[in-house]
Amino acid sequence: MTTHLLAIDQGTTSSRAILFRPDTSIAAQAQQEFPQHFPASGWVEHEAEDLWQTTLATCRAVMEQAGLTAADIAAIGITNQRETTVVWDRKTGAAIHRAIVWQDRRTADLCARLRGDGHEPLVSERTGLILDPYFSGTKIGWILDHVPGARARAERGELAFGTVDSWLLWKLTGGQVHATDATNAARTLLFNIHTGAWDEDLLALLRVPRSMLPEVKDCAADFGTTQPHFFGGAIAIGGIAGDQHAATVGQACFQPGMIKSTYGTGCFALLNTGPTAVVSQNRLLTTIAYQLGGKRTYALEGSIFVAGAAVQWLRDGLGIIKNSAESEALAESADPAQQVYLVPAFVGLGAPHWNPDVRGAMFGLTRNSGPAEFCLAALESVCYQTADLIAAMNADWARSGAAGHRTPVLRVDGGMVASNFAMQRLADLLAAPVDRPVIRETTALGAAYLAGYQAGIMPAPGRFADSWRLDHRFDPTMPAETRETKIAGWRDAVRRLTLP
Ligand SMILES: Nc1ncnc2c1ncn2[C@@H]1O[C@H](COP(=O)(O)OP(=O)(O)O)[C@@H](O)[C@H]1O
Ligand SMILES: O=P(O)(O)OC[C@H](O)CO
Repeated sequence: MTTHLLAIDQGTTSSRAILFRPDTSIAAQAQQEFPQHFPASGWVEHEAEDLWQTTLATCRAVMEQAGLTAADIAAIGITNQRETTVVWDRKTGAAIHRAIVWQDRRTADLCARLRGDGHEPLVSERTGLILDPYFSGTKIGWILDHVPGARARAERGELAFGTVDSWLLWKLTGGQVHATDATNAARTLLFNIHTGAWDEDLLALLRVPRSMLPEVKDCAADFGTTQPHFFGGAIAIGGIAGDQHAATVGQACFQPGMIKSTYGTGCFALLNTGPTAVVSQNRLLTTIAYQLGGKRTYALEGSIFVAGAAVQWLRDGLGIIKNSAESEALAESADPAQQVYLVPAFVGLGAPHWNPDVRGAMFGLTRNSGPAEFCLAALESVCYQTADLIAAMNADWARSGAAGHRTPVLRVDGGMVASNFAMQRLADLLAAPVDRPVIRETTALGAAYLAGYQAGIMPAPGRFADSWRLDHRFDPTMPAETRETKIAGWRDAVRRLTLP
């Protein structure tokens, strides 16, 4: 019975495979971490081969765990860390450089130069993005300029570019399919989100040869089939979406005005704005939430580079917790009278500041500040950053005139929402309800849904939305005065850090 759906969720720190039953319950899941490479300050790389091998291994593991064969799987959906850039040789299928990860800041100077030359308005108007090293476009140029002979090879059509979805698709199909979906394309700085096509002016500006680029499709589409030898038979690939977009789908945020926020390594909040591409006055991004049946639905996005990564820093950098879960009890034991702030600008600041050069700092330390206060400050930093994004979104929404009801509720997912303490503090600092769904693997669920929709075994979005189930609502309980004092302290810390 070809009824199961296999979701591949290739994230920043690990690759996951999840097998969903037709009722969207989870039949099996597997996860593998892979090494992070930090060759210089602000540089972050992955071995592209690691991304592929961990993906392949986890897919095989879940099929074995569930005792399923290729014939039992209706379709595969791929979702992925976005913007991360892979350039490979079309003939050998080998990457010509390590993947340059979304967090990598090496092209900050180039972005500043392009901004200085007055190119940002054009880039923003066409792509909805800003000139920041976060996005793929300048990373492609860096690889072409730093790998000997790469530019000439690219111009001869010998090299291919892809975000991680395209790279995995190329590998899964044995080099038969070079494609991506509209959401991933929308993160490259090369894609016109209003026309849904690669933009010749931007290709020229960033010196990227057209021949390197994948074909862009809907999120639910025919992306080919896997090579039979990988899983003992061919499996159709029917869905692709960047992880934040898949989470928007998995959270069933299909109505304009609905918002989700995903807490993984970073944090990404997306506000559905329907068919209108709302232009932010507050330095948020405009992006494609999803594209189905050739119809684009847009979103405003707030991107924070460090969320769960702050918890990892407590564990790996400071060594004050042994695992992420310990952060809850430690933060709870912090002295509430201390006002310690961490601005976790480890790789600069994302929205709404977009400052790639600034680095992290702590404020308000006293002789009594210890591990508990550091831990609380790390968890709260994620909440404060979200509060900044939501404030910006509300302001943009109010002046956009977009149709729909702007619900105050925030739907959350991602590894960090396991922390009840962090989620309660988030509700308190937002002064709004925070809803955690039963299925926390929302990103993978979104990818599985897209593949299932393409395969004809999942209902239309409206009916899928009816199956969303609440696990827990965190209601705000913090007195308004406390909240306002704390938020004012945070804003002051950010202001002091980012002073010219
Ligand atoms: N109980 C917890 N409390 C706080 N943070 C947590 C907890 N469990 C996991 N995390 C954080 O969640 C992140 C992992 O989330 P995940 O969604 O798997 O990330 P990614 O997709 O970016 O690899 C890690 O940074 C981890 O520190
Ligand atoms: O791997 P995540 O979950 O931190 O997500 C990464 C984002 O897609 C980067 O834009």
